[in-house]
Amino acid sequence: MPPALLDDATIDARLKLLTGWRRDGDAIKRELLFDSFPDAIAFINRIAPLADAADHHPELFNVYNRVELTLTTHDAGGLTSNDFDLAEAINTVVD
Ligand SMILES: C[C@H](O)[C@H](O)[C@H]1CNC2=NC(N)=NC(=O)C2=N1
Repeated sequence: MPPALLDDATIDARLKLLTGWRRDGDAIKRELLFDSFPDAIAFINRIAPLADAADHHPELFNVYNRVELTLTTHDAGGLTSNDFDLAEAINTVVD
C-alpha cells in the first residue's frame, strides 16, 4: 500500500526544502540541462538504482542534453512522501 496523499501545506513545506523542483498539479518536476547527450544518459543511469531501491520510479523525458523528471505516486493518485524522498535522493546526485 502506498503512503497517504500529502496535503497542500505539507507539499509546500517539503517543496521549499527541495532545490530545483516545482509542483505541477499532482506531481513534482525538475528539469536539468547537461553538457551533452551522453551526460544526460549517464545521469539517468545514476538515478535508476536509487529509484529501483525505493521501488518508486520517476517519469523521464529526455531530448538531447535535457532531462525532465516527474514524480507522482500512481498507486495513491497524487503526491506522497515517496515522491519527496526520491526527489531528495535524486538531488544528492545533482547538487
Ligand atoms: C507494485 C509497485 O510497487 C508499484 O507499481 C510502484 C512502482 N513504482 C512506482 N513509481 C511511482 N512513481 N509511483 C507509483 O505508484 C509506483 N508504484
